[in-house]
Amino acid sequence: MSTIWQLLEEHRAKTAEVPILSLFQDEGRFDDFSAEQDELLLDFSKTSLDSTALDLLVQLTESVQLEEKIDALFRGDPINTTEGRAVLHTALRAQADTPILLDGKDVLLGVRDTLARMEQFAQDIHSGRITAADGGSFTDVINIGIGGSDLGPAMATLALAPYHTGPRCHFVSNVDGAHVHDTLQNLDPRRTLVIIASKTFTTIETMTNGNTALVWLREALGDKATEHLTAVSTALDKTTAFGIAPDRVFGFENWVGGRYSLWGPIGLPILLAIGSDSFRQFLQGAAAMDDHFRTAPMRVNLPVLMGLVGIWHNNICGYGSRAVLPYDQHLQRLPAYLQQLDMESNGKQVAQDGTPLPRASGPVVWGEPGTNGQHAFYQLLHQGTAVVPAEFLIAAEGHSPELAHHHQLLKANCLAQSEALMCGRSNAEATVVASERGFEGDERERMAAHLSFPGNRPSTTIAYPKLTPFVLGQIIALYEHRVFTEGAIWGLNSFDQWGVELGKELAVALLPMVDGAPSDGKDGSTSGLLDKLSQNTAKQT
Ligand SMILES: O=P(O)(O)OC[C@H]1O[C@](O)(CO)[C@@H](O)[C@@H]1O
Repeated sequence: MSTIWQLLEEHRAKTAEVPILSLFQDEGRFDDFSAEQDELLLDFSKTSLDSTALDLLVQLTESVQLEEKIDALFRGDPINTTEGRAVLHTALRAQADTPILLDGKDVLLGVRDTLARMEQFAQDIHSGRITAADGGSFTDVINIGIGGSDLGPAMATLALAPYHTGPRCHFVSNVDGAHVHDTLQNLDPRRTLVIIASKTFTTIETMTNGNTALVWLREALGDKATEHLTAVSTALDKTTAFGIAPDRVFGFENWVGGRYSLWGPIGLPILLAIGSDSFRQFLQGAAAMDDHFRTAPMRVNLPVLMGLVGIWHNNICGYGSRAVLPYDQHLQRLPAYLQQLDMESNGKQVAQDGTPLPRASGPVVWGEPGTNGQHAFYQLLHQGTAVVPAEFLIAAEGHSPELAHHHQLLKANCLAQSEALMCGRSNAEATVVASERGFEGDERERMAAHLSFPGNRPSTTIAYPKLTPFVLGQIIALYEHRVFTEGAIWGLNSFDQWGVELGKELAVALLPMVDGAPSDGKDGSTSGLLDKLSQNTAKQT
């Protein structure tokens, strides 16, 4: 164990009982334990971090050479060592013309060329220059993809609803036929453009849904069905084999990981929904965060600070999950998006060199927008036996001036929750509340136990003026680099995902058994369930 980890643990042991609230006796705490970058403020003053802990955590970044690792990321070194790839999603949003060389070639040339093609395509759809097979306009777009080819575009398209100027976008991901069925049944194939989005163009869910959509288009359009198809992929041979015209295919390179891919062609639905100007602002927001991550000192670097708070909570305090709580209905898919970004990246058990990790890696990430979550799981956040660090997001202003009173309520609720988590309610205060509610004697004591809140529960808050495309770009890049920071400190590879392979292989092997082949060699539970499910199918037919 390195000395810094030991020092952090010793410091935690000494300070674990110190109430977070008492740290505010230092009047400068909010300023010292918050940081800003352009439109974003990160407040981490409502955590148990003090300056000793923060200094040690910053030393930790030095001991793992975080700065050098950040440089290697942006330089395009092959840091995804199990797949032998560079990790250059940042090139998709780079604003400067400084070449980014990979194998001697500037990747920016291809990136800019593809972006220009995507923009032209979106403009042509908006203006009606590209029409549906019958000469009418496309009013709806279905994006068929899963994982990184769905969550990012779906989350961002929804987040930027106030900026939509283009066709309505729908997203189909699940192989459950209900998803594609329920989506198609409300749409007119003559007015619908289908994007098949798959980095590999082999993912079984996407190819199954893609084929179903093609049949649906063919029934209405016959041979002209493929005129309603577009593909986004790195596998151009496979998109051609699917029958999609090359000028309707937007390619990207394998140095863009699936869960980091919404900045390029996988972001086509976002671009179609919001148009070029807003999409460029989205990229600019992310690029501004990139510059900040590369250049800001660790002590004021937002993604680094968020990563360090995560390390403190996970490894030093032993909190094994974190809740993402956007007080922003437009960010309702952010928790699901972050589950993939964070857990597929850092849910690993071995270091880059294959040796077991000496300490916990990625925590469980979950969440829901506020205020909905308040009426569901916040009970556990406030009074449960597990401590879950909460991550709030809140805008100063909403998008509907006529509903400003809603937004004031939203802000009050967001701040009330972080305050309640930190301050709690002591037994003495709870006893007063119990008296006010008419309880006396032993009953008052019993009720006070139920009405008291332990408090001292940590939270961070990301505040921004308004959820614009630029701000959304900043927020997503902030989380991406936070994941990078944590992964770099744990020494793992944040850019592969071998853990999803086994289930995929077994599903392929199980399919014939689901269709009735003998389940020889399967464990008792799996064959029992196969049996039961085939009996149930038989009853229904
Ligand atoms: O874009 P593709 O190749 O269809 O992959 C979809 C998703 O599947 C995964 O490979 C894991 O299942 C993700 O990493 C990826 O985002």
